[in-house]
Amino acid sequence: MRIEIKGKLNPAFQEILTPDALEFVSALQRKFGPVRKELLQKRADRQAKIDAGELPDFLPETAAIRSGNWKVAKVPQDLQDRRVEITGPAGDRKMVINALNSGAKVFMPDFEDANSPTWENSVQGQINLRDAILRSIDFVSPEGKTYKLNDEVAVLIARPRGWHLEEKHLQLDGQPISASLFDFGLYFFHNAKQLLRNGSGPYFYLPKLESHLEARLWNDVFVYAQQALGIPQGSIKVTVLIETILGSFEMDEILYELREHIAALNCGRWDYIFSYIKKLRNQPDVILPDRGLVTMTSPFMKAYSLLAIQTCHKRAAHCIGGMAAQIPIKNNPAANEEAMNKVHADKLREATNGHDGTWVAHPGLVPVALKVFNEIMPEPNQVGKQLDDVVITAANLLEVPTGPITETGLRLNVSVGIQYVEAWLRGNGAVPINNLMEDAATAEISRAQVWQWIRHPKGVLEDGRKVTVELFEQILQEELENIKQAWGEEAFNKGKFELASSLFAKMTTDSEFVDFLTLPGYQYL
Ligand SMILES: CC(=O)SCCNC(=O)CCNC(=O)[C@H](O)C(C)(C)COP(=O)(O)OP(=O)(O)OC[C@H]1O[C@@H](n2cnc3c(N)ncnc32)[C@H](O)[C@@H]1OP(=O)(O)O
Ligand SMILES: O=CC(=O)O
Ligand SMILES: [Mg+2]
Repeated sequence: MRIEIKGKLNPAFQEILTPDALEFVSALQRKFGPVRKELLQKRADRQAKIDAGELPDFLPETAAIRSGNWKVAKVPQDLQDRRVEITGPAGDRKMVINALNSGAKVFMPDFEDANSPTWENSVQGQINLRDAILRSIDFVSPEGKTYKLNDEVAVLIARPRGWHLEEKHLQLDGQPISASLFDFGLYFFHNAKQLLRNGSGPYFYLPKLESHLEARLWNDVFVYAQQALGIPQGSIKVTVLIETILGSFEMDEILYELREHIAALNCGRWDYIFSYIKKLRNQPDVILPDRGLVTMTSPFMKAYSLLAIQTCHKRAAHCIGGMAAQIPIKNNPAANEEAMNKVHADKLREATNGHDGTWVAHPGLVPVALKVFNEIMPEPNQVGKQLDDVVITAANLLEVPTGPITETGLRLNVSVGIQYVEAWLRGNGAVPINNLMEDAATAEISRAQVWQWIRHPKGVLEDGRKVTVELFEQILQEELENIKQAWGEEAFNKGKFELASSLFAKMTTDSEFVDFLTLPGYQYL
């Protein structure tokens, strides 16, 4: 077997891509790459069945697991209190330090939604995390400001990329390796022992799972990895994002597959909305209103989060809430107060419903979320709160949200989608647009909505106009012009707007729905 590095390799990168680390990652790929491919094929098969009218439902073959009396293994001490978790791209060294110092209990350095998976970001992310774990990380800004770690820092839970992605810069026998195995493998290889010495452990967030079989694959990877490095079984602890509509029908099963290695589920609301649109895109009765109208209080979202809390607590696992998209607004106190009120309301709903913690996108939001959880949750968590009276059915999970589709909503989707893809192509996977945090998951909603509105007979604006390719193309040109005005001609021309808009247009006008925008996008990174 031949391992080849196709990306840049400077001395700092060589410290991560050592022969031993590469051998470990290659062993993971050799052993688990073929199963990953089979599971991706199963995703496609499942889509074909849904398109043929077989709607998602709880699985009959796993009924015994759902009704069984079992619990997950004990959650380690440093994951008992997770009331506020901050996230951010792993490759941004300053942000990694700021997040660890933010006062949040947990920091999730992200190789997924918030990360544009350039080779530089992927390897720099590993360097940043290794240095953070060794407590040697520092940074000096171009203005000369120095950053280093406080005495007390957040617990790290790293998020590798999802099963759908590949890392083309590392090839085994001429084939790109799984990006999940690349991110997990390098982080685990370099840091697992040091994390245990630090009194913590190798902790991971697992994104975009669509079935318990995908959880089983992760579990097999963990058992092998721990054995290979001589680390006690069960040291790895994961939090699985329930962020696909299919995943929400298999929460018990996912917890069960990973029961020796799981601490929590998390409600990844943005990918969840995207997945709902994607998986049900060809159903005649499923059409969503403007993106801004689909919220955690929409019945299907409320149902899913309550089911997640109920399921987790029944199994002695934690259930973490999700990300409000608002971020602090500088230079406009009134707008800022409104944004903070929205975050407060979102966190209050989560804490009251029984979540054991929540996510924030910005250090400025840590005190807002902390205040709510400190008030509602005096104990480290509320795992003891059993939601016995909650009954959630398949129909509740699938209930179609109602509301209008407007020209403003269409324009916003086009404008935000292009601006996000443009930033992503420049290597920036998390961006503030219109004072909201945008990342790959939020941008997916925008492009999936436009695709569906064009194709679906009910994709009609509230003024009666059908959303068509022609209308989309007209709006695309107008929104590009608006962006150019806002950015100024020089900055606009320096950016990647031509490529971003052609990618966005292709994804929304092609008859085939592209599974993830990052797949066609990756060829340009
Ligand atoms: C759907 C999902 O998956 S959600 C999870 C994935 N998404 C994310 O993780 C997004 C996280 N958030 C971010 O990346 C950022 O907050 C952004 C891009 C939205 C905005 O970032 P900026 O434009 O830099 O914000 P802003 O200028 O207000 O930053 C002020 C300070 O806060 C820091 N900061 C902002 N966000 C973060 C963060 N998430 N973590 C750590 N530090 C942060 C900045 O580094 C900056 O520090 P400085 O004062 O030392 O220079
Ligand atoms: O990963 C989180 C989400 O909301 O998507
Ligand atoms: Mg997500």
